[in-house]
Amino acid sequence: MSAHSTPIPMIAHKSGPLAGVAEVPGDKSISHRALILGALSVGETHITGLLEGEDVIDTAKAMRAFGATVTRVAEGDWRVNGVGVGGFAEPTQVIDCGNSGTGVRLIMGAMATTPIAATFTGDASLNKRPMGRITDPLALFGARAVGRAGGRLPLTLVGAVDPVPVRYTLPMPSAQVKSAVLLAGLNAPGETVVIEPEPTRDHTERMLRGFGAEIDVTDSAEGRVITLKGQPDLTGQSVAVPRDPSSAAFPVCAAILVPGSEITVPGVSRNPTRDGLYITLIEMGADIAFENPRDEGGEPVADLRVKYSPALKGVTTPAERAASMIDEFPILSVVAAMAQGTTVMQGVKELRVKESDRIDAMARGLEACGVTLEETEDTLTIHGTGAVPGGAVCESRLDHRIAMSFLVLGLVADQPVAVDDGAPIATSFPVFEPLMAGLGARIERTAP
Ligand SMILES: O=C(O)C1=C[C@@H](OP(=O)(O)O)[C@@H](O)[C@H](O)C1
Ligand SMILES: C=C(OP(=O)(O)O)C(=O)O
Repeated sequence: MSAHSTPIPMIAHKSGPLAGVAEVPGDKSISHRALILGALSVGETHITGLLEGEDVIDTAKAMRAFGATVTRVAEGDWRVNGVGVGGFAEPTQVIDCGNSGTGVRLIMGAMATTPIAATFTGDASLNKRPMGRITDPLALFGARAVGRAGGRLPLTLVGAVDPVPVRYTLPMPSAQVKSAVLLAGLNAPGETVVIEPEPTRDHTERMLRGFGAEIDVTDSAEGRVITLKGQPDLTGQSVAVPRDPSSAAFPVCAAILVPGSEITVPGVSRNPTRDGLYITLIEMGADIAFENPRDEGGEPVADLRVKYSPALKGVTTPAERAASMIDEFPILSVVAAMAQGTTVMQGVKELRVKESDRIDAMARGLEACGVTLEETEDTLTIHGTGAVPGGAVCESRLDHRIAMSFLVLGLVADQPVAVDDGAPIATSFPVFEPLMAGLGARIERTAP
């Protein structure tokens, strides 16, 4: 998202039944990776279903700056002609990753073992987020980061001249850190090993294998051990991006909450490392059927049929499930507020370092809407009563998921719910407004 984009105030009103087919955009995590691996391959990569959200467009621009040819053929249909592992050119301009943690962190990994320098920046949200979690392991390969105190952007990364392979245990459950280390390992000789005590989304591992890397994943007492053989020849592939389960979460939860609704969301990824929200919603009593399960492009997908679910009850989400639903806690907290009883979200401190501190952003906005809750550094507890008064303007804090969550709340709260700025929605779900309107949701822009 551009650093100075104009705020778009929005409001959502109580809506009648939602109905229809919600074709949500392509998966954001897979879209970033398809562009980056395409750029690191020899030959042409053909991507269909690419998410054309601002975060991914910023990654496409960055891949061009590192020397790849990236072309948009039609909507969602992109071609990348890569430069091969170790073939990145030194960019002549600052790489602006906008609002995207995934973009900047994976790209830093991808260039860290090539002897070039690049300077990275982002918007006001991204420039507050921690980058030491990336630059620390990249230093083990021989890369050097020079930047602001506290490991914040803007920073310059100087890639290793003679990279060495690394064995690294993740200090926090982060697919971005895991992926940065694996992408750096691509241009290091020998084996790079990442150990993740708690499993996180595995799209990088799946896709590296698909592009021709030798990668082994074994479960051990220490956790998941991922071993990558360095300096492979990656070759361009066809990648069909499945629809994003994190974006699907918004129409799905809206349909569960709005009386009389019934919607279908086709072709959504059901990768087990992304499935925590759906498991949780079913435990709460949601009516979701997973139809036509199939495999598309190496990812399991299904069509979701979702119905209004009147008897939702509070649940506890255990810490070990948090990574598989890390981006879905904001919308889960809306469902929890509308359920009967208490929902406890455990092991969620990573939410504090997302586009915003998502525990604080949800807690303050929900309180303003009349919801009772408690938070600790690592938990969020919501006392649901089956109804939310609403009637507040909530801050979205440059965070797309916070903005969309409060707008879904407005569809069922007694009084309308507004957000001060819906502009960040374009980072991950550019068609959110027409898609929700097409289902019958009353979400509007208001005069600033
Ligand atoms: O690897 C990825 O594509 C992502 C990993 C997660 O971040 P962390 O790795 O920081 O948990 C997630 O929140 C983000 O939206 C996408
Ligand atoms: C955390 C998110 O993205 P990123 O870290 O890529 O900014 C998200 O999309 O919810």
